[in-house]
Amino acid sequence: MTKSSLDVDLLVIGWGKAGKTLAKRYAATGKSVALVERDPAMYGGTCINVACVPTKDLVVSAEARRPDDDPQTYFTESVAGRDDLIGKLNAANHAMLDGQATLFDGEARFTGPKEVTVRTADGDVVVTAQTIVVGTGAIPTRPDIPGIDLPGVYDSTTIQHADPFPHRLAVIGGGFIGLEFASMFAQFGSEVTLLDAGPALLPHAEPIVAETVTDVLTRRGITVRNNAEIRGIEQSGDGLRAQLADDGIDVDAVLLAVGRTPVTADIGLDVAGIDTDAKGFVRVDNRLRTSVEGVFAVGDINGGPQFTYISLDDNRIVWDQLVGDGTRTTTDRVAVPNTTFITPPLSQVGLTPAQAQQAGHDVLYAAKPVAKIATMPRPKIVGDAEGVITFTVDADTRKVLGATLFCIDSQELVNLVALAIRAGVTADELLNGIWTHPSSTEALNEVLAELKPYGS
Ligand SMILES: Cc1cc2nc3c(=O)[nH]c(=O)nc-3n(C[C@H](O)[C@H](O)[C@H](O)COP(=O)(O)OP(=O)(O)OC[C@H]3O[C@@H](n4cnc5c(N)ncnc54)[C@H](O)[C@@H]3O)c2cc1C
Ligand SMILES: NC(=O)c1ccc[n+]([C@@H]2O[C@H](COP(=O)([O-])OP(=O)(O)OC[C@H]3O[C@@H](n4cnc5c(N)ncnc54)[C@H](O)[C@@H]3O)[C@@H](O)[C@H]2O)c1
Repeated sequence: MTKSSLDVDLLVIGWGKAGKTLAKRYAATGKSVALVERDPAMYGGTCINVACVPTKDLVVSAEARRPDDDPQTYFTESVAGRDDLIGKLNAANHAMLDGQATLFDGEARFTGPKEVTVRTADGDVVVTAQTIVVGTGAIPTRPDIPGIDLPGVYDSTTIQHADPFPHRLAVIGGGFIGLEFASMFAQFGSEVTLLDAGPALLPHAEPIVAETVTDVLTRRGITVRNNAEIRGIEQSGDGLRAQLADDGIDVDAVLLAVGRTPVTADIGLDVAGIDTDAKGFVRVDNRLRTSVEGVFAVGDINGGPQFTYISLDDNRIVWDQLVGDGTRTTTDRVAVPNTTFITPPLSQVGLTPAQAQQAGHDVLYAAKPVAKIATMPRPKIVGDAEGVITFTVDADTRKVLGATLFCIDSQELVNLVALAIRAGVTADELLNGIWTHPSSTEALNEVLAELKPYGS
Protein backbone atom coordinates (compact mmCIF):
# COMPACT_ATOMS: atom_id res chain seq x y z
CA MET A 1 0.00 0.00 0.00
CA THR A 2 1.28 3.44 -0.90
CA LYS A 3 0.81 6.54 1.26
CA SER A 4 0.49 9.95 -0.34
CA SER A 5 -0.43 13.39 0.87
CA LEU A 6 -2.43 16.40 -0.22
CA ASP A 7 -2.89 19.91 1.15
CA VAL A 8 -6.06 21.83 0.29
CA ASP A 9 -7.88 24.99 1.30
CA LEU A 10 -11.02 23.08 2.30
CA LEU A 11 -11.53 19.43 3.23
CA VAL A 12 -15.10 18.16 3.55
CA ILE A 13 -15.76 14.82 5.24
CA GLY A 14 -19.11 13.34 4.16
CA TRP A 15 -21.22 14.06 1.07
CA GLY A 16 -24.23 15.49 2.95
CA LYS A 17 -26.24 18.60 2.19
CA ALA A 18 -24.00 21.13 3.97
CA GLY A 19 -20.75 19.49 2.93
CA LYS A 20 -21.49 19.09 -0.77
CA THR A 21 -22.94 22.60 -1.05
CA LEU A 22 -19.88 24.17 0.59
CA ALA A 23 -17.51 22.06 -1.53
CA LYS A 24 -19.14 23.16 -4.76
CA ARG A 25 -19.40 26.84 -3.86
CA TYR A 26 -15.87 27.12 -2.48
CA ALA A 27 -14.33 25.29 -5.43
CA ALA A 28 -16.15 27.73 -7.74
CA THR A 29 -14.20 30.60 -6.13
CA GLY A 30 -10.93 29.00 -7.25
CA LYS A 31 -10.03 27.41 -3.91
CA SER A 32 -8.68 23.86 -3.73
CA VAL A 33 -11.27 21.52 -2.23
CA ALA A 34 -11.28 17.82 -1.37
CA LEU A 35 -14.33 15.79 -0.40
CA VAL A 36 -14.31 12.31 1.14
CA GLU A 37 -17.23 9.87 1.00
CA ARG A 38 -16.92 6.35 2.35
CA ASP A 39 -19.76 4.76 0.37
CA PRO A 40 -20.39 5.29 -3.38
CA ALA A 41 -24.05 4.40 -2.75
CA MET A 42 -24.16 7.61 -0.66
CA TYR A 43 -22.87 10.17 -3.22
CA GLY A 44 -25.17 13.09 -2.44
CA GLY A 45 -25.64 12.02 1.19
CA THR A 46 -28.34 10.46 3.35
CA CYS A 47 -31.24 12.62 2.16
CA ILE A 48 -31.20 11.71 -1.49
CA ASN A 49 -30.06 8.08 -1.15
CA VAL A 50 -31.84 6.56 1.84
CA ALA A 51 -33.94 9.22 3.56
CA CYS A 52 -36.09 12.18 2.47
CA VAL A 53 -36.28 11.57 -1.25
CA PRO A 54 -36.63 7.77 -1.56
CA THR A 55 -39.07 7.59 1.35
CA LYS A 56 -41.29 10.34 -0.04
CA ASP A 57 -41.18 8.61 -3.42
CA LEU A 58 -42.45 5.48 -1.68
CA VAL A 59 -45.09 7.49 0.23
CA VAL A 60 -46.46 8.84 -3.06
CA SER A 61 -46.56 5.31 -4.50
CA ALA A 62 -48.28 3.95 -1.40
CA GLU A 63 -50.94 6.70 -1.57
CA ALA A 64 -51.65 5.80 -5.21
CA ARG A 65 -52.19 2.09 -4.52
CA ARG A 66 -55.68 0.82 -5.35
CA PRO A 67 -57.34 -1.65 -2.96
CA ASP A 68 -57.12 -4.45 -5.53
CA ASP A 69 -53.37 -4.06 -6.15
CA ASP A 70 -51.50 -7.04 -4.72
CA PRO A 71 -49.29 -5.65 -1.89
CA GLN A 72 -46.19 -7.72 -2.75
CA THR A 73 -46.31 -6.96 -6.49
CA TYR A 74 -47.17 -3.31 -5.97
CA PHE A 75 -44.42 -2.81 -3.39
CA THR A 76 -41.82 -4.51 -5.61
CA GLU A 77 -42.78 -2.21 -8.51
CA SER A 78 -42.72 0.85 -6.25
CA VAL A 79 -39.24 -0.03 -4.98
CA ALA A 80 -38.02 -0.45 -8.58
CA GLY A 81 -39.33 3.06 -9.36
CA ARG A 82 -37.65 4.41 -6.23
CA ASP A 83 -34.35 2.74 -7.17
CA ASP A 84 -34.49 4.18 -10.67
CA LEU A 85 -34.97 7.73 -9.34
CA ILE A 86 -32.31 7.41 -6.64
CA GLY A 87 -29.76 5.93 -9.08
CA LYS A 88 -30.18 9.01 -11.27
CA LEU A 89 -29.92 11.45 -8.36
CA ASN A 90 -26.83 9.68 -6.97
CA ALA A 91 -25.10 9.93 -10.36
CA ALA A 92 -26.14 13.57 -10.80
CA ASN A 93 -24.71 14.41 -7.39
CA HIS A 94 -21.40 12.82 -8.29
CA ALA A 95 -21.32 14.64 -11.62
CA MET A 96 -21.96 17.95 -9.85
CA LEU A 97 -18.60 17.80 -8.05
CA ASP A 98 -16.59 15.69 -10.48
CA GLY A 99 -13.76 17.85 -11.84
CA GLN A 100 -14.54 20.64 -9.35
CA ALA A 101 -12.99 19.05 -6.26
CA THR A 102 -10.63 16.18 -5.46
CA LEU A 103 -13.06 13.37 -4.67
CA PHE A 104 -11.99 10.45 -2.48
CA ASP A 105 -13.84 7.16 -2.21
CA GLY A 106 -12.67 6.26 1.26
CA GLU A 107 -13.06 6.39 5.01
CA ALA A 108 -11.75 9.56 6.67
CA ARG A 109 -10.26 9.68 10.15
CA PHE A 110 -8.53 12.51 12.00
CA THR A 111 -4.86 11.77 12.68
CA GLY A 112 -4.10 15.28 13.97
CA PRO A 113 -5.95 18.53 14.74
CA LYS A 114 -5.90 19.63 11.09
CA GLU A 115 -4.87 16.34 9.50
CA VAL A 116 -7.09 13.56 8.17
CA THR A 117 -6.05 10.19 6.82
CA VAL A 118 -8.29 8.79 4.11
CA ARG A 119 -8.27 5.03 3.66
CA THR A 120 -8.91 4.32 -0.03
CA ALA A 121 -8.68 1.16 -2.13
CA ASP A 122 -5.35 2.47 -3.44
CA GLY A 123 -3.85 3.16 -0.04
CA ASP A 124 -3.91 5.89 2.59
CA VAL A 125 -3.85 9.57 1.71
CA VAL A 126 -2.95 12.12 4.37
CA VAL A 127 -4.92 15.32 3.77
CA THR A 128 -4.18 18.59 5.52
CA ALA A 129 -6.37 21.66 5.11
CA GLN A 130 -6.78 25.19 6.33
CA THR A 131 -10.49 24.53 6.91
CA ILE A 132 -12.09 21.16 7.64
CA VAL A 133 -15.85 20.63 7.59
CA VAL A 134 -17.07 17.44 9.25
CA GLY A 135 -20.51 16.29 8.15
CA THR A 136 -20.59 12.55 8.68
CA GLY A 137 -24.32 12.37 9.38
CA ALA A 138 -26.26 9.96 11.58
CA ILE A 139 -27.32 6.33 11.42
CA PRO A 140 -30.32 4.52 12.91
CA THR A 141 -30.00 4.00 16.65
CA ARG A 142 -29.84 0.33 17.66
CA PRO A 143 -31.87 0.07 20.87
CA ASP A 144 -30.83 -2.37 23.55
CA ILE A 145 -33.54 -4.91 22.75
CA PRO A 146 -32.71 -8.65 22.52
CA GLY A 147 -33.33 -10.05 19.04
CA ILE A 148 -32.74 -6.93 16.93
CA ASP A 149 -30.22 -8.78 14.76
CA LEU A 150 -32.79 -11.37 13.62
CA PRO A 151 -33.70 -11.47 9.92
CA GLY A 152 -36.88 -9.47 9.40
CA VAL A 153 -35.84 -6.73 11.82
CA TYR A 154 -35.23 -3.64 9.71
CA ASP A 155 -34.20 -0.02 10.10
CA SER A 156 -35.40 2.90 7.96
CA THR A 157 -32.80 2.13 5.29
CA THR A 158 -33.09 -1.65 5.00
CA ILE A 159 -36.90 -1.74 5.10
CA GLN A 160 -37.04 0.21 1.84
CA HIS A 161 -35.99 -3.06 0.19
CA ALA A 162 -37.92 -5.41 2.48
CA ASP A 163 -38.31 -8.80 0.86
CA PRO A 164 -40.75 -10.44 1.21
CA PHE A 165 -43.27 -7.63 1.68
CA PRO A 166 -44.23 -7.53 5.39
CA HIS A 167 -47.95 -8.27 5.59
CA ARG A 168 -47.80 -7.74 9.36
CA LEU A 169 -45.40 -5.05 10.56
CA ALA A 170 -44.51 -3.79 14.03
CA VAL A 171 -43.01 -0.30 14.07
CA ILE A 172 -41.02 0.55 17.20
CA GLY A 173 -40.97 4.32 17.76
CA GLY A 174 -43.67 6.90 17.03
CA GLY A 175 -41.48 9.83 15.96
CA PHE A 176 -40.94 11.15 12.44
CA ILE A 177 -39.76 7.86 10.97
CA GLY A 178 -42.17 5.63 12.89
CA LEU A 179 -45.20 7.70 11.87
CA GLU A 180 -44.15 8.06 8.22
CA PHE A 181 -43.39 4.36 7.73
CA ALA A 182 -46.46 3.19 9.69
CA SER A 183 -48.68 5.36 7.48
CA MET A 184 -46.87 4.30 4.30
CA PHE A 185 -46.82 0.55 4.96
CA ALA A 186 -50.49 0.60 5.98
CA GLN A 187 -51.22 2.09 2.55
CA PHE A 188 -49.02 -0.51 0.86
CA GLY A 189 -51.33 -3.08 2.49
CA SER A 190 -49.54 -4.07 5.71
CA GLU A 191 -51.31 -4.65 8.99
CA VAL A 192 -49.31 -2.19 11.12
CA THR A 193 -48.87 -1.97 14.88
CA LEU A 194 -47.16 1.20 16.07
CA LEU A 195 -45.40 0.76 19.40
CA ASP A 196 -44.23 3.88 21.17
CA ALA A 197 -42.65 4.22 24.59
CA GLY A 198 -44.43 7.50 25.38
CA PRO A 199 -47.90 7.83 26.95
CA ALA A 200 -49.37 9.37 23.76
CA LEU A 201 -48.29 10.09 20.21
CA LEU A 202 -46.91 13.56 19.48
CA PRO A 203 -46.35 14.57 23.11
CA HIS A 204 -45.46 18.16 22.18
CA ALA A 205 -48.43 18.76 19.88
CA GLU A 206 -51.72 20.35 20.89
CA PRO A 207 -54.17 17.75 22.25
CA ILE A 208 -56.59 18.21 19.32
CA VAL A 209 -53.75 17.55 16.86
CA ALA A 210 -52.43 14.46 18.65
CA GLU A 211 -55.98 13.10 18.94
CA THR A 212 -56.82 13.77 15.27
CA VAL A 213 -53.58 12.18 14.02
CA THR A 214 -54.13 9.12 16.21
CA ASP A 215 -57.73 8.89 15.01
CA VAL A 216 -56.74 9.12 11.31
CA LEU A 217 -53.99 6.49 11.70
CA THR A 218 -56.38 4.21 13.57
CA ARG A 219 -59.06 4.55 10.90
CA ARG A 220 -56.42 3.70 8.28
CA GLY A 221 -56.01 0.36 10.09
CA ILE A 222 -52.95 1.10 12.25
CA THR A 223 -53.03 -0.16 15.82
CA VAL A 224 -51.39 2.43 18.05
CA ARG A 225 -49.97 1.21 21.36
CA ASN A 226 -48.53 3.75 23.76
CA ASN A 227 -46.44 3.06 26.87
CA ALA A 228 -45.12 0.10 24.90
CA GLU A 229 -42.18 -1.57 26.58
CA ILE A 230 -40.54 -3.94 24.12
CA ARG A 231 -38.77 -6.68 26.05
CA GLY A 232 -37.41 -8.58 23.06
CA ILE A 233 -37.96 -9.94 19.57
CA GLU A 234 -38.01 -13.67 18.98
CA GLN A 235 -38.34 -16.03 16.05
CA SER A 236 -41.87 -17.50 16.04
CA GLY A 237 -42.79 -19.99 13.32
CA ASP A 238 -42.27 -18.26 9.97
CA GLY A 239 -42.37 -14.83 11.56
CA LEU A 240 -41.34 -12.82 14.59
CA ARG A 241 -42.87 -12.15 17.97
CA ALA A 242 -42.36 -8.75 19.56
CA GLN A 243 -42.57 -9.38 23.28
CA LEU A 244 -44.14 -6.58 25.34
CA ALA A 245 -44.48 -6.28 29.11
CA ASP A 246 -47.92 -7.95 29.21
CA ASP A 247 -48.32 -9.70 25.88
CA GLY A 248 -46.72 -10.23 22.49
CA ILE A 249 -47.46 -9.39 18.86
CA ASP A 250 -46.90 -11.81 15.98
CA VAL A 251 -45.59 -10.10 12.88
CA ASP A 252 -43.59 -10.74 9.71
CA ALA A 253 -41.20 -7.84 10.26
CA VAL A 254 -40.17 -5.19 12.76
CA LEU A 255 -39.00 -1.66 11.97
CA LEU A 256 -36.70 0.04 14.48
CA ALA A 257 -37.32 3.81 14.49
CA VAL A 258 -36.13 5.13 17.84
CA GLY A 259 -33.86 7.96 16.75
CA ARG A 260 -30.55 8.49 14.94
CA THR A 261 -27.03 8.30 16.35
CA PRO A 262 -24.33 10.71 15.10
CA VAL A 263 -21.46 9.12 13.17
CA THR A 264 -18.69 10.46 15.38
CA ALA A 265 -17.39 7.50 17.35
CA ASP A 266 -14.73 6.18 14.96
CA ILE A 267 -13.46 9.24 13.13
CA GLY A 268 -10.60 10.19 15.46
CA LEU A 269 -12.22 13.29 16.97
CA ASP A 270 -10.37 12.63 20.22
CA VAL A 271 -7.04 12.53 18.38
CA ALA A 272 -7.85 15.92 16.88
CA GLY A 273 -9.02 17.34 20.21
CA ILE A 274 -12.57 17.92 18.96
CA ASP A 275 -15.05 17.82 21.86
CA THR A 276 -18.24 15.76 21.80
CA ASP A 277 -21.10 15.55 24.29
CA ALA A 278 -22.34 12.49 26.18
CA LYS A 279 -24.49 11.40 23.21
CA GLY A 280 -21.63 11.71 20.72
CA PHE A 281 -22.74 15.00 19.13
CA VAL A 282 -19.88 17.36 18.27
CA ARG A 283 -19.92 20.41 20.52
CA VAL A 284 -20.20 23.59 18.45
CA ASP A 285 -20.88 27.26 19.14
CA ASN A 286 -23.59 29.19 17.31
CA ARG A 287 -21.25 29.56 14.30
CA LEU A 288 -20.74 25.78 14.18
CA ARG A 289 -17.10 26.10 15.25
CA THR A 290 -15.73 23.07 17.09
CA SER A 291 -13.14 23.16 19.85
CA VAL A 292 -10.40 23.12 17.17
CA GLU A 293 -9.93 26.34 15.23
CA GLY A 294 -10.74 25.97 11.54
CA VAL A 295 -12.80 22.79 12.05
CA PHE A 296 -16.59 23.04 11.68
CA ALA A 297 -19.26 20.41 12.35
CA VAL A 298 -22.38 20.50 10.15
CA GLY A 299 -25.61 18.55 9.71
CA ASP A 300 -26.88 15.78 11.96
CA ILE A 301 -23.68 15.46 14.00
CA ASN A 302 -23.75 18.88 15.69
CA GLY A 303 -26.78 18.36 17.92
CA GLY A 304 -29.09 20.71 16.00
CA PRO A 305 -32.41 19.62 14.49
CA GLN A 306 -31.89 16.68 12.12
CA PHE A 307 -33.33 18.01 8.87
CA THR A 308 -31.82 18.49 5.42
CA TYR A 309 -32.82 22.15 5.35
CA ILE A 310 -30.98 22.70 8.65
CA SER A 311 -27.89 21.09 7.12
CA LEU A 312 -28.34 23.48 4.18
CA ASP A 313 -28.51 26.39 6.60
CA ASP A 314 -25.38 25.10 8.37
CA ASN A 315 -23.66 25.51 5.00
CA ARG A 316 -24.73 29.18 4.93
CA ILE A 317 -23.28 29.80 8.40
CA VAL A 318 -19.90 28.25 7.53
CA TRP A 319 -19.89 29.97 4.13
CA ASP A 320 -20.37 33.32 5.85
CA GLN A 321 -17.19 32.69 7.83
CA LEU A 322 -15.21 31.52 4.79
CA VAL A 323 -16.11 34.39 2.47
CA GLY A 324 -18.51 36.72 4.30
CA ASP A 325 -18.48 38.81 7.46
CA GLY A 326 -18.98 35.80 9.73
CA THR A 327 -22.02 37.20 11.52
CA ARG A 328 -24.58 34.55 10.53
CA THR A 329 -25.44 32.19 13.42
CA THR A 330 -27.79 29.38 14.37
CA THR A 331 -29.57 31.85 16.67
CA ASP A 332 -30.74 33.78 13.58
CA ARG A 333 -33.14 30.93 12.83
CA VAL A 334 -36.77 31.89 13.39
CA ALA A 335 -39.87 29.79 12.82
CA VAL A 336 -38.20 26.66 11.43
CA PRO A 337 -41.04 24.54 10.04
CA ASN A 338 -41.27 20.75 9.90
CA THR A 339 -43.44 18.21 8.13
CA THR A 340 -44.14 14.59 9.03
CA PHE A 341 -45.09 12.87 5.76
CA ILE A 342 -48.07 10.84 6.88
CA THR A 343 -51.32 11.07 4.90
CA PRO A 344 -52.30 13.88 4.92
CA PRO A 345 -48.99 15.50 5.89
CA LEU A 346 -48.64 16.98 9.37
CA SER A 347 -46.77 20.29 9.46
CA GLN A 348 -45.90 22.55 12.35
CA VAL A 349 -44.21 25.89 12.75
CA GLY A 350 -43.64 28.33 15.59
CA LEU A 351 -45.23 28.07 19.01
CA THR A 352 -48.10 25.91 20.16
CA PRO A 353 -50.63 27.79 22.33
CA ALA A 354 -49.19 26.23 25.49
CA GLN A 355 -45.66 27.27 24.51
CA ALA A 356 -46.88 30.78 23.64
CA GLN A 357 -48.53 31.16 27.04
CA GLN A 358 -45.40 29.91 28.73
CA ALA A 359 -43.42 32.52 26.80
CA GLY A 360 -45.70 35.19 28.30
CA HIS A 361 -48.06 35.87 25.40
CA ASP A 362 -51.74 36.59 25.82
CA VAL A 363 -52.89 33.93 23.32
CA LEU A 364 -55.66 33.77 20.74
CA TYR A 365 -56.28 30.35 19.26
CA ALA A 366 -58.33 28.80 16.46
CA ALA A 367 -58.69 25.11 15.60
CA LYS A 368 -60.95 23.78 12.85
CA PRO A 369 -61.34 20.29 11.35
CA VAL A 370 -60.46 20.32 7.64
CA ALA A 371 -63.79 18.71 6.67
CA LYS A 372 -65.61 21.76 8.12
CA ILE A 373 -63.59 24.46 6.30
CA ALA A 374 -66.14 25.51 3.68
CA THR A 375 -63.90 28.02 1.86
CA MET A 376 -61.30 25.33 1.14
CA PRO A 377 -62.77 22.77 -1.30
CA ARG A 378 -59.39 21.43 -2.42
CA PRO A 379 -59.19 18.57 0.13
CA LYS A 380 -62.62 17.38 -1.03
CA ILE A 381 -61.55 17.62 -4.68
CA VAL A 382 -58.41 15.59 -3.97
CA GLY A 383 -60.41 13.12 -1.89
CA ASP A 384 -58.68 13.60 1.45
CA ALA A 385 -60.53 15.92 3.80
CA GLU A 386 -58.97 14.48 6.97
CA GLY A 387 -57.16 16.62 9.48
CA VAL A 388 -57.29 19.81 11.47
CA ILE A 389 -55.76 23.28 11.19
CA THR A 390 -54.81 25.41 14.18
CA PHE A 391 -53.37 28.90 14.62
CA THR A 392 -51.76 30.55 17.62
CA VAL A 393 -51.79 34.35 17.61
CA ASP A 394 -50.62 37.07 20.01
CA ALA A 395 -53.73 38.85 21.37
CA ASP A 396 -52.06 42.27 21.66
CA THR A 397 -50.23 42.55 18.34
CA ARG A 398 -52.34 39.99 16.45
CA LYS A 399 -49.11 38.64 14.98
CA VAL A 400 -49.06 34.95 14.09
CA LEU A 401 -46.98 32.94 16.55
CA GLY A 402 -47.52 29.41 15.30
CA ALA A 403 -49.63 26.96 13.33
CA THR A 404 -50.21 23.25 13.00
CA LEU A 405 -51.49 22.15 9.63
CA PHE A 406 -52.65 18.56 9.39
CA CYS A 407 -54.04 18.66 5.88
CA ILE A 408 -53.17 17.96 2.26
CA ASP A 409 -50.53 20.31 0.82
CA SER A 410 -49.40 21.30 4.32
CA GLN A 411 -45.73 20.70 3.41
CA GLU A 412 -46.13 23.74 1.11
CA LEU A 413 -48.57 25.85 3.14
CA VAL A 414 -46.39 25.69 6.25
CA ASN A 415 -43.61 27.57 4.45
CA LEU A 416 -45.98 30.47 3.77
CA VAL A 417 -46.96 30.59 7.44
CA ALA A 418 -43.27 30.39 8.45
CA LEU A 419 -42.53 33.41 6.28
CA ALA A 420 -45.52 35.24 7.79
CA ILE A 421 -44.18 34.62 11.32
CA ARG A 422 -40.67 35.76 10.35
CA ALA A 423 -42.03 38.90 8.70
CA GLY A 424 -44.35 39.75 11.60
CA VAL A 425 -47.50 39.42 9.50
CA THR A 426 -50.78 39.72 11.41
CA ALA A 427 -53.57 37.17 11.52
CA ASP A 428 -55.82 39.76 9.82
CA GLU A 429 -53.47 40.10 6.85
CA LEU A 430 -53.57 36.33 6.34
CA LEU A 431 -57.32 36.18 6.99
CA ASN A 432 -58.04 38.87 4.39
CA GLY A 433 -55.37 37.75 1.93
CA ILE A 434 -56.23 37.12 -1.71
CA TRP A 435 -55.37 33.47 -2.38
CA THR A 436 -55.86 31.35 -5.49
CA HIS A 437 -58.90 29.12 -5.70
CA PRO A 438 -59.22 26.21 -5.20
CA SER A 439 -56.12 25.95 -3.01
CA SER A 440 -55.26 24.85 0.50
CA THR A 441 -54.13 28.39 1.34
CA GLU A 442 -57.80 29.40 1.37
CA ALA A 443 -58.02 27.81 4.81
CA LEU A 444 -56.50 31.08 6.07
CA ASN A 445 -59.63 32.96 4.90
CA GLU A 446 -61.74 30.95 7.32
CA VAL A 447 -59.80 29.44 10.22
CA LEU A 448 -58.35 32.78 11.32
CA ALA A 449 -61.87 34.26 11.59
CA GLU A 450 -62.43 31.95 14.57
CA LEU A 451 -59.69 33.16 16.90
CA LYS A 452 -60.71 33.11 20.57
CA PRO A 453 -58.83 33.52 23.83
CA TYR A 454 -56.97 30.24 24.37
CA GLY A 455 -58.74 27.94 26.80
CA SER A 456 -62.11 29.77 26.57
C1 LIG B 1 -35.87 7.81 6.72
C2 LIG B 1 -35.52 9.27 6.86
C3 LIG B 1 -36.32 10.23 6.31
C4 LIG B 1 -35.98 11.57 6.41
N1 LIG B 1 -36.81 12.49 5.85
C5 LIG B 1 -36.49 13.79 5.91
C6 LIG B 1 -37.32 14.75 5.27
O1 LIG B 1 -38.34 14.42 4.67
N2 LIG B 1 -36.94 16.04 5.32
C7 LIG B 1 -35.81 16.45 5.97
O2 LIG B 1 -35.50 17.64 5.96
N3 LIG B 1 -35.02 15.55 6.62
C8 LIG B 1 -35.33 14.24 6.59
N4 LIG B 1 -34.51 13.32 7.19
C9 LIG B 1 -33.30 13.80 7.88
C10 LIG B 1 -32.18 14.11 6.85
O3 LIG B 1 -32.01 13.01 5.99
C11 LIG B 1 -30.89 14.44 7.56
O4 LIG B 1 -31.10 15.45 8.52
C12 LIG B 1 -29.82 14.93 6.58
O5 LIG B 1 -29.67 14.04 5.50
C13 LIG B 1 -28.48 15.09 7.31
O6 LIG B 1 -27.48 15.50 6.43
P1 LIG B 1 -26.00 15.68 6.90
O7 LIG B 1 -25.51 16.95 6.33
O8 LIG B 1 -25.85 15.48 8.36
O9 LIG B 1 -25.15 14.53 6.19
P2 LIG B 1 -25.55 13.18 5.51
O10 LIG B 1 -26.40 13.41 4.31
O11 LIG B 1 -26.03 12.24 6.53
O12 LIG B 1 -24.15 12.71 4.92
C14 LIG B 1 -23.12 12.22 5.70
C15 LIG B 1 -22.22 11.39 4.78
O13 LIG B 1 -20.99 11.13 5.43
C16 LIG B 1 -20.53 9.86 5.04
N5 LIG B 1 -19.53 9.45 6.04
C17 LIG B 1 -19.75 9.08 7.33
N6 LIG B 1 -18.58 8.80 7.93
C18 LIG B 1 -17.61 9.00 7.01
C19 LIG B 1 -16.19 8.88 7.05
N7 LIG B 1 -15.54 8.53 8.16
N8 LIG B 1 -15.50 9.15 5.92
C20 LIG B 1 -16.14 9.53 4.80
N9 LIG B 1 -17.48 9.65 4.70
C21 LIG B 1 -18.20 9.40 5.80
C22 LIG B 1 -21.79 9.03 5.01
O14 LIG B 1 -21.64 7.89 4.19
C23 LIG B 1 -22.81 10.02 4.43
O15 LIG B 1 -22.92 9.93 3.04
C24 LIG B 1 -34.81 11.97 7.10
C25 LIG B 1 -33.98 11.00 7.68
C26 LIG B 1 -34.34 9.66 7.56
C27 LIG B 1 -33.43 8.62 8.16
N1 LIG C 1 -40.09 14.43 7.54
C1 LIG C 1 -38.94 14.70 8.12
O1 LIG C 1 -38.48 15.83 8.17
C2 LIG C 1 -38.17 13.57 8.75
C3 LIG C 1 -38.51 12.25 8.47
C4 LIG C 1 -37.79 11.23 9.06
C5 LIG C 1 -36.75 11.53 9.93
N2 LIG C 1 -36.44 12.82 10.18
C6 LIG C 1 -35.36 13.16 11.13
O2 LIG C 1 -34.75 11.98 11.63
C7 LIG C 1 -34.77 11.99 13.05
C8 LIG C 1 -34.87 10.59 13.56
O3 LIG C 1 -36.20 10.08 13.40
P1 LIG C 1 -36.80 9.00 14.38
O4 LIG C 1 -38.25 8.82 14.08
O5 LIG C 1 -35.92 7.80 14.37
O6 LIG C 1 -36.58 9.64 15.82
P2 LIG C 1 -37.54 10.59 16.70
O7 LIG C 1 -36.66 11.14 17.74
O8 LIG C 1 -38.32 11.50 15.85
O9 LIG C 1 -38.59 9.58 17.38
C9 LIG C 1 -38.20 8.50 18.16
C10 LIG C 1 -39.42 7.89 18.82
O10 LIG C 1 -39.06 6.62 19.35
C11 LIG C 1 -39.67 6.46 20.63
N3 LIG C 1 -38.85 5.48 21.35
C12 LIG C 1 -37.56 5.62 21.76
N4 LIG C 1 -37.13 4.47 22.31
C13 LIG C 1 -38.15 3.58 22.23
C14 LIG C 1 -38.31 2.22 22.61
N5 LIG C 1 -37.32 1.51 23.17
N6 LIG C 1 -39.51 1.63 22.38
C15 LIG C 1 -40.51 2.31 21.80
N7 LIG C 1 -40.41 3.61 21.41
C16 LIG C 1 -39.24 4.22 21.62
C17 LIG C 1 -39.71 7.85 21.22
O11 LIG C 1 -40.74 7.93 22.17
C18 LIG C 1 -39.98 8.71 19.98
O12 LIG C 1 -41.36 8.87 19.78
C19 LIG C 1 -35.96 12.87 13.41
O13 LIG C 1 -35.83 13.45 14.68
C20 LIG C 1 -35.96 13.90 12.32
O14 LIG C 1 -35.13 14.98 12.68
C21 LIG C 1 -37.13 13.85 9.61
